[in-house]
Amino acid sequence: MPPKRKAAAQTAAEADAEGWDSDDMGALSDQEMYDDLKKNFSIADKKRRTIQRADAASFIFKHDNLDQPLKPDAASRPLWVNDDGKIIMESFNPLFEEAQDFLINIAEPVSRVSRMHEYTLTLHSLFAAVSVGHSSKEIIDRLERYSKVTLGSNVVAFIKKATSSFGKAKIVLKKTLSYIESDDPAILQRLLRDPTVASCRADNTDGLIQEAAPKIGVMAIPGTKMAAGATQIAQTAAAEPQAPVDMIASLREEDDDEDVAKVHSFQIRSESREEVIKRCQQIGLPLTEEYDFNNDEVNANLDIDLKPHAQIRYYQEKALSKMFSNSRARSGIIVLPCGAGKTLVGITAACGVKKSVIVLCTSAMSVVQWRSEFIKWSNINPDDIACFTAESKAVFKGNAGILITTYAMITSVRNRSYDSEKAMDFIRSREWGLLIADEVHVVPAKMFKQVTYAVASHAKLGLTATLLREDDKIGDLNFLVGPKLYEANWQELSEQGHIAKVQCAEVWCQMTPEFYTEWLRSPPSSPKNDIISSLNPNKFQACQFLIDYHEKRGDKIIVFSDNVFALQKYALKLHKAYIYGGTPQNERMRILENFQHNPEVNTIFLSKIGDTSLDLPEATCLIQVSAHYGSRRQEAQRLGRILRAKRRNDEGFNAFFYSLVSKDTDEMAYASRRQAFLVDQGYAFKVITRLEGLNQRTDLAFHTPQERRELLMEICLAKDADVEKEKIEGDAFGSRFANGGRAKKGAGARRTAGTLSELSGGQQMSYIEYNKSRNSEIKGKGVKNAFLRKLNSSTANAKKKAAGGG
Ligand SMILES: Nc1ncnc2c1ncn2[C@@H]1O[C@H](COP(=O)(O)OP(=O)(O)OP(=O)(O)O)[C@@H](O)[C@H]1O
Repeated sequence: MPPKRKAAAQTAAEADAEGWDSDDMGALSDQEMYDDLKKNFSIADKKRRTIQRADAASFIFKHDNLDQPLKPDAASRPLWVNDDGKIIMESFNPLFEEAQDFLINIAEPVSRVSRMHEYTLTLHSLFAAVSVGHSSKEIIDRLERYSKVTLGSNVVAFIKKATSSFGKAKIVLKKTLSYIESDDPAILQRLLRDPTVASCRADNTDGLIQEAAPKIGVMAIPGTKMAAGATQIAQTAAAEPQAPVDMIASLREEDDDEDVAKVHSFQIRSESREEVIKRCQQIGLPLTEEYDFNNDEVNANLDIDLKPHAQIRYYQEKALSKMFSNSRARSGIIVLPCGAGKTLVGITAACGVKKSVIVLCTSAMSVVQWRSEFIKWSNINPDDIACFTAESKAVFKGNAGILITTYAMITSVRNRSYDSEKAMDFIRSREWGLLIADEVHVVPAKMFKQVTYAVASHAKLGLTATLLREDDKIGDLNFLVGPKLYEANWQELSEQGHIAKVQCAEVWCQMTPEFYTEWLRSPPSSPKNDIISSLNPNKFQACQFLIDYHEKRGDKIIVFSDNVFALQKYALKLHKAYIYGGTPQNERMRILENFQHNPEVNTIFLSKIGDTSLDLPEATCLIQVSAHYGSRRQEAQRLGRILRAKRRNDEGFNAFFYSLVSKDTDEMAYASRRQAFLVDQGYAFKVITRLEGLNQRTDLAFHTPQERRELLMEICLAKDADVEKEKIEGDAFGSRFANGGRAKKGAGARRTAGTLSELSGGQQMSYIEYNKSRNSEIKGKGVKNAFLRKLNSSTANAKKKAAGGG
């Protein structure tokens, strides 16, 4: 391996070491729990190593039960459970839908590709299972029913052990007071023997409070117009014929499990909630958090219901049913892909609780959107909604209302204005029925902690598209917000037309000899490295070619480049508008509006500012020329930009996601890491090694060796500081994440060979004939588009002014 290549591999390995993998979540406590099962595992491990490879596939599943015979009717059962808690499920089995609905409640989805799905049982997933009402017996019985082999003793022991400790005690607020509640008094006695928990007890009595347990009936998603649960469920099922689950039956099943007659509780001091929750986690008895909103007579009711036209979709219903299943609101996280309607889920939850709600967003623009969505979907009086942002410090006037703000507004430590301080006092001084945390995965845990200190909320609902983070803090969400309540299957939603179908491709671009020589020469740590591979003229041409091709198809295209130097080079050369951290707000808005409405502006270039800080209009094609190392989160976030494409209901409509990768550079390794999450969601990346027709084009940029040398010269002469990756001022969410996420071992992207025509569905590529590119028109006639002219002239004026002023 040449030294440079070796260094590239090393950099990747370092990124691995620094990166974070979702599997690390709660590794420590998993470790503790597994301790006494370890002996058995090591025996199973040895056994596995000695197992002869009976066929090509079984060794992949590392199946510990190979010595267990298949059940006689194994073919009709959908899954295979390993003794280490791994579950492999056939998606083509007739029982698939039923088994999937069950598995999503008890296990973590690891990979859901087209024919086989992989799940794993973890402490967190079993915790979530118990918290939504599954008993240990039910989990074991149903797994046994679906499994092709008899469940191994280790996995049964793990389930029993995990479920015996989890979800046995709850933290509930009744009439604004905090109680630890359980149907088993022995659990409470055990907790009270712990000095920390005992010291947080609010009363000095020895005994426990005892009362009748709440009745668990057929669930109603409270707040919907069709309020009676069964009606609502039946109507939703009718409206969504593709809904695979018989909700009523499954809820009745939950009913059958109910054998609780009494609940016991003791009161804790409200200010010690956080401490008690933490301590209970540490001693292996984590508390679930529930809000008995129906019996909250202290906090004023909010007049809010869904409008009659609001028909929540079956997966939104399923997610919400996990939150509301025994007339209480359970805190937790709902994971839905971008564009699947998280906002409506949040609004429906607010309609359910019918108390004051605080919504936390990542940007002021989202605040405005949430407000208009509340008005669109619910009958809330607009005066009952207040927005707390840098521009508006409003609070609502009534006793109950909705306050929408940003994480930054709540956690800001800078000197607040008088109005801002007043609004914060308002927030701090009252109880909130529900806290909705939008994009909860991007909020640093420390920031979220500050939020929970400032906002006293009875229930918390986290909404996110991915539970991925490139730091080690995702596990904290379990404790700060609650367990994951529901995670949708991306492919299923795209098959059903709820989100767009996306064709993903990785385009391999050979480095030109002069660029590759320079790349090999420059030290791996140099920022020029990235620039050389991003501005590889072959990549540049591929980008230009794809833009031309997709603009002709009528697509709206976003090109992402994390590197601002490269971004500017691409955009200026191709006469396209671009936005990066330094673009003034009004210019950003103008560009985005033109992209949305102006038929002549079909492509824009964005730096990583587009990942979280911009509300991007819909695009149908995304091209990535430079990205943030191996960040799976960024990749998922960017793909999300095209999932909401409006045209998704057009027959045969596809959105496109291209990653342009310079061959034989570290971009290759990073690309495969980045894709790991999406591949696990069932997306297949086609590799395109040659774009048909590109070589015949003579009008593409950097066509001559002279032009290429000049570009390289410019890069070499640039100062290191000018080519460094963008640091976005005030980017509370992006800046923490160092060298990208680490892909699971062996979880590299699945790549298949493909052609552009295959991706687009076009048999003949009309663009082969197309040799008068729009860029050359622009080049020949100057800036044609009115918007770009305006943009250029305002930039020029600003420059003139600055020069004059200086
Ligand atoms: N049940 C529904 N019925 C009709 N339209 C819906 C429904 N749910 C969501 N939508 C629509 O789907 C679109 C996407 O919804 P929304 O913006 O809430 O998605 P999201 O999951 O928050 O996406 P992102 O993560 O990109 O913000 C919106 O136009 C919304 O109005």
